[in-house]
Amino acid sequence: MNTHTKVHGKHGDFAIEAKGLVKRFKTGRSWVEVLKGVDFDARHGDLTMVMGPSGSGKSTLIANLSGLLKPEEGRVDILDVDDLWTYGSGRIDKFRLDHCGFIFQGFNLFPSLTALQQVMTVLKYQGLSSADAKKRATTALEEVGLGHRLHQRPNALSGGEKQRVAIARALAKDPQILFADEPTSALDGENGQVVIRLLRRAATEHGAAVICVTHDPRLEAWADRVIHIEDGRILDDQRRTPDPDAQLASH
Ligand SMILES: Nc1ncnc2c1ncn2[C@@H]1O[C@H](COP(=O)(O)OP(=O)(O)OP(=O)(O)O)[C@@H](O)[C@H]1O
Repeated sequence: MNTHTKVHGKHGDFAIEAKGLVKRFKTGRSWVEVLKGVDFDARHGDLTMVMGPSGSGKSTLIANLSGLLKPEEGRVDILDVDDLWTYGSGRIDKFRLDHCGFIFQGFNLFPSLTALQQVMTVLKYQGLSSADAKKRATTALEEVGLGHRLHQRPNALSGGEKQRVAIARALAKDPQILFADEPTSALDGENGQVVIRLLRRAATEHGAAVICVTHDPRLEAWADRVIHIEDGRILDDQRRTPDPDAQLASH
């Protein structure tokens, strides 16, 4: 696929610019404020890491940014869309399908589909013919090193292989934004390293804005930027130089 040939949207290098996000949940009779006025942005080509303790609001932030969960206050400008949350749910779903990839801790694969079918399904939803979807899906699976596992179902795949299928599925449509929520937490060091390297590559080679939520400080080595969030507020936001050859596997 192309290297950095993406035409960025009207926000230039910024794939996402969000301002003043407030998210509250009702628990019993009271409201808990989980995001307390968060400003967030992410650039194309960057691997942006969002770190923070359990319950600090990381997943909620991703859900607010990606159109999965509506914030009570604030706005999200994303790619060419100004103020995503003024869109109806159908348009938001379509936007997500067309432009965003998702990778979660639990892989979220369909038990009855082979690796190839998992990836093809998304492409067919996007309107590709079966033949084109098959070609693209095969390439995506080959890119993550699963060319020899195309016809296996999830129960015949290891955890690391399952996560690579999920990554192939997310990358096959060449998304401009890739959201990953704890993508390595169910994996050992070696498989975690494969996954973080693939995310690094999605940013560097495909120009995607990769936003990766994690607990694991070892993943910082691959990041262009590390944002710390605690108790619904951003505490720290630092740019750094990634090391694509960093080692994760513990010996
Ligand atoms: N649907 C919900 N209803 C009520 N409270 C919720 C809901 N979703 C999340 N919360 C609460 O919001 C807070 C932040 O949750 P969130 O999942 O965003 O944190 P996180 O930083 O991603 O945590 P973890 O690292 O454990 O996944 C938590 O206290 C959680 O219990």
